[in-house]
Parts: sequence; structure tokens; C-alpha cells
Amino acid sequence: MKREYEQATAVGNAPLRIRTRGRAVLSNPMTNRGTAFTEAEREALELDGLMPTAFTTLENQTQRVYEQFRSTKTMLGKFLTLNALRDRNEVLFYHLLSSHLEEMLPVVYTPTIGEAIERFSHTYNRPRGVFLSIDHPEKVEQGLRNYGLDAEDVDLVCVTDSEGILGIGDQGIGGIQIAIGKLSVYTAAAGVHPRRTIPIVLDTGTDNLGLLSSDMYLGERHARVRGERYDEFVDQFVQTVTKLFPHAMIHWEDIGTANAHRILERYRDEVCTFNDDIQGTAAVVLAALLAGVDVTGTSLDEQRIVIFGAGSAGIGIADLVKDQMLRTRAARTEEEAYSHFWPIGLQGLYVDDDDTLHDFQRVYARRREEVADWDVADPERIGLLDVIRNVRPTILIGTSTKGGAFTQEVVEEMARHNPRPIIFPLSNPTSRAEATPADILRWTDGKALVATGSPFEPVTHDGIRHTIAQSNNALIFPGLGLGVAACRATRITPGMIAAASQALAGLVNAWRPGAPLLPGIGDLRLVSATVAIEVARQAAKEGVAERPLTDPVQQVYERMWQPRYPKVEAI
Ligand SMILES: NC(=O)C1=CN([C@@H]2O[C@H](COP(=O)(O)OP(=O)(O)OC[C@H]3O[C@@H](n4cnc5c(N)ncnc54)[C@H](O)[C@@H]3O)[C@@H](O)[C@H]2O)C=CC1
Ligand SMILES: CC(=O)C(=O)O
Ligand SMILES: [Mg+2]
Repeated sequence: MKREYEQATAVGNAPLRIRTRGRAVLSNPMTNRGTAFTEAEREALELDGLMPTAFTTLENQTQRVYEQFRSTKTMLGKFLTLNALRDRNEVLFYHLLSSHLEEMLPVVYTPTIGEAIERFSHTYNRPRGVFLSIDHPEKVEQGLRNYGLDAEDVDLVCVTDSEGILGIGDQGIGGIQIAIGKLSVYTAAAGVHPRRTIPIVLDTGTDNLGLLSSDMYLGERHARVRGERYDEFVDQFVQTVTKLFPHAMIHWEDIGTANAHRILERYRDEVCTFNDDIQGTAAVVLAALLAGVDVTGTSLDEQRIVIFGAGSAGIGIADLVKDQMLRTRAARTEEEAYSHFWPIGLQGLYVDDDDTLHDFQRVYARRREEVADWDVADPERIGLLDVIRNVRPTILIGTSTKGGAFTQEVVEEMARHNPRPIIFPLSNPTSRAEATPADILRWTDGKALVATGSPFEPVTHDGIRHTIAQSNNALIFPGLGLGVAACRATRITPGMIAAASQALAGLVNAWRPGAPLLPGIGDLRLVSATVAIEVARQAAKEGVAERPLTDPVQQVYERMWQPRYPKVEAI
């Protein structure tokens, strides 16, 4: 198949060689540049007469679309405006996004993406990405081939089965938007080339009755397929991606709790694969926690950590913090490291006689004897307040999807026994945050060290302006993907995740009162490049880099795609 355009894409911004002419050039978002085509380009590409005569620059176009964005009233409307722009002109979309990252990330990513996913079947107007149905496993390979990319063309695929979208649960086919959103962040934050990535949804059905009973729903209309058939479908997907795109990293997003760990364990030693909710989240939260612990003047071995909502993200965080404890000798044995955590789920504190726990959760369960003499309201379900009163934790992490779960009573209890409690309500989107930073700071008289999953405005308390760190895996996955692509890593090792976290931690300066525990979204490109360099270095050290970098700073920098119009050649 002859493509409409050619570009030596692997090296960033090489000249774009356009094969089509006339309106076909304008209807492809990667070749279109609207009124920014010069007179000579218009002539060569047969565009004369197809647009207003004025020539405008990318900056001028960006100003125009920014005005359109600002005049759109609702957040979902802004999301759709940006989506439509991306479908018209990808360079302009990314130039706009990069120029206003702090303002627009909350639109293309959390929190607005949550609403866009819920409304997918209503707002749908043109396809983007690859949709693979469990009812048609025979079409998986053709579906991926039809996207039109060759073996050398793909750096990463972002795939979801939509069972655990953010904190809003099963969203069926609408989950494609989270894959698209994550890939936008890869490009805006790390300069991963937008045409070297593929967003994919595995449509395995949905248990969301609202979707199943809606006439508008665009996915397979049956309950989620589980068990052997699901596993076979996932396996077929992994094998096909590996065959067609041998250098692509597989990024798993928002897979349900029961499958996320299993899939990661199944493939981590076989292919280049990464679970963002488990590993990306852990890396960013570890960096924020270490910054917070530093500010409290205590050390890691003194921490008692409650994980409220100990599912994929929560246990991922515990695992990485546990490894950090072992590496830094804050704990001498695995058992000692596990003892620093108190995991809580819907059933209350995880206790070792609970046979509903998955294996990856069970290792953190507390012993029944240990809690037997606790003073609790209901020994069958030991709740968050019970745990805080009995354990006196220093750190409270929320990955529960339960908006408002950190009540005034809970937060005040944390402050009662801690001069500087560390409290991270990490659930997304904003409506699912376990508490707002303003409330936490008010209830703790400004003492708490706070980080959130979605963006929040700064809070002024007692004359101090607290900038709230957004502890979101967006500070990790773009750089990880860039580093992996730059050195052609064949695996994602625990060492590479730890290196990503350390790279991020190295950029934090949280000593000033009210300073955030992580770099801001405005620094995403710097953060991502730094993470990429360290990930590539670590991959080389561990022998999993096919092309170890000889000059990491220069090579990573060169690899970053810039949203600029490349030189055009009509071929
Ligand atoms: N800030 C960040 O970068 C990230 C944030 N998250 C957020 O964390 C939340 C959880 O995501 P996952 O771990 O992927 O989901 P998950 O479904 O694997 O885990 C959620 C856990 O919370 C528990 N839970 C649910 N309701 C609860 C309640 N009322 N009380 C106590 N526990 C409860 C569940 O039993 C489960 O163990 C989501 O809101 C998601 O947006 C997830 C990944 C990254
Ligand atoms: C940020 C993210 O991955 C989540 O909320 O699921
Ligand atoms: Mg996620």
C-alpha cells in the first residue's frame, strides 16, 4: 500500500514528502497545514483556490485556534474542539497543546477525559485508533495492519480493555479515548512522534448496564467475556503486536484489577511491556513520597503507610516503596518491608483470612491475631478510621475511586498524631478524589503534605500559598516511552522503573513552605527528557537496550518530535 506521505519519522522532523494532491492533502491531518502552505507549496500540491489567499504562520494559526478554544464554554465542548482540530491538523493541535499545556492537559487528559469517555457513543463523529473485538479474533491481525504502519514505524501501542477507566469503572468501547489521551500526553510531554503510536481498545464486552441498554452504544453488546476466552484474546493480541511491530512497547491502561497484574506478570519477561496504573503510578508516587518524607525530617523506615483502595495502583505503589525500603536498607527483609503497610479495600483492612484477596494483595494482608485486640466498630470490616486510630499512620494514600472518603474526621485523626501528615488523594477524575487539598489543608491547619491525581488550584492557608503537586503517572510514562524508543529497549525492568522514579525525584525541590512535592505540569518536557535519559541508561546497564545510547542527552533530545511544520516536498 502506497502511503499518502512519507517521512523518515524515526528521526523526528525530517522533510515530509507528500504524494497526494489537492483536497486529499487538506483532509489528512498529518499533511494538512491549511493557510500555512506557502505560495510555492500550494502550487506544487495543487491547492490554489482551495483556501483563503492569505499566508499565515503556525504561531498565527495557534492564536486563532486558541481563541476558538477559549470561546468554547464547557469542558466537554473544549475537548471536542481540540479533537476536531487534531483530526484537521496534527501539528497545529500539538503546537497549541504544548503552548498551553497547563491549561489544556486537564482537557485532553484527567479530569475532562473521564466525561469524554462516558459520552463517547454520543459525541462520536470519526474514528481514531484501532478497535479489536473479542467476537472477531480472526480480524485482530488485519485490524492492526489496516492502521497502515510498518514494522519499523511503531514505537508504542497504548491499549485498554476499559474495565477500570480512571475511577469511573467499566466504560466499554469508550475507553479508546483514554488510549488516545495517554498518547497525546506522550507526544506533548516527551515528543514521541504522534504517527509512531497506536491507540487500541480491546472490546471484550461491558458489564455497564447503562451502556448495554443505550441505543447509542457503539461497542459489542454483551457482558464482559472473562476467563480462558479473554486470556486467549489478550494473548493473540500480544503475539500479533509483537509480530507486526517488533520494536513497540505495549502500554496497558486501565485494565481491571483482576487482569492487570496477571497480564503484567505473564508478559513482563517476554516482551517490552508496561502497566501504567501499576508501574507508572508507583514511580511518580514514590518520588513524591520521598520528597514528603524529607520535608517531615523523618526517614523511610519510620513510615507507617495506609493504602486506601489497595487495587492495581495502590498495590503497585506499595510494591515500589517496599523495594525502595529494601534497596536503601530501610527494611532488612521482605517481611519487615511488608509490615510498613496497611492495605484497605471495599471489605475494609486486608486480613490474612480473607480468601477474596488476589495473590498480589495477600502479601500485604495483616495477620488476624495482630488486629484481634483492636478497638473497632465492626471486627468483620475494619474501616479507615479504625486503622488510623490503631496504627497512627504517617502516610495516607488514596487510590480507591471513592470521592470524599478522606472526611474531616479522618484527616483530623491523621493530624492528631503527626506534625506533618502526608496525605495523597490520588483518585481520578476530580470527582473521585478522596478529598480536596483545600479541605485537607484547612482541617490540618496547613500542616499536611498533599499531592493529588487530578490538577487542583493552589491553596492559600495562613498566608502561605501551597502549590499542589499533581502526582500523576503523566510525569513518568512519556519519558519512559521516549527512553525505551530511543535505545530500543526490549524489556521494561524493575530497575528501569526505579530509574524513572529517581530521575523525577532528582528534579524536586520541596523545601520552601508551600512548595509542591513534584515538578509542575509546565515542566513536563524537561521531566520527560530527564526520565528518558535515565531509563535508557539503565536499560543499557541491564543489557536490554538494542541500541545503547552513546550520547544520551543529545540522542534523546534529537529524538523528540517538535510540533513544527517540516519542509514539504511534493513527490
Ligand atoms: N494519580 C495517578 O496517577 C493514578 C490514579 N489512579 C486512580 O486510582 C483509582 C484506582 O485505580 P486502580 O487502582 O486502577 O483501580 P482498582 O479497581 O484496581 O483499585 C481500586 C481499589 O479500591 C478499592 N475500593 C473501591 N471502593 C472502595 C471504598 N469505598 N473503600 C475502600 N476501598 C475501595 C477496591 O476494592 C480496589 O481494591 C482510580 O480513581 C484511578 O483514577 C490510578 C492510576 C494512576
Ligand atoms: C492517571 C491514571 O492512569 C488513572 O487515573 O487511571
Ligand atoms: Mg490509568
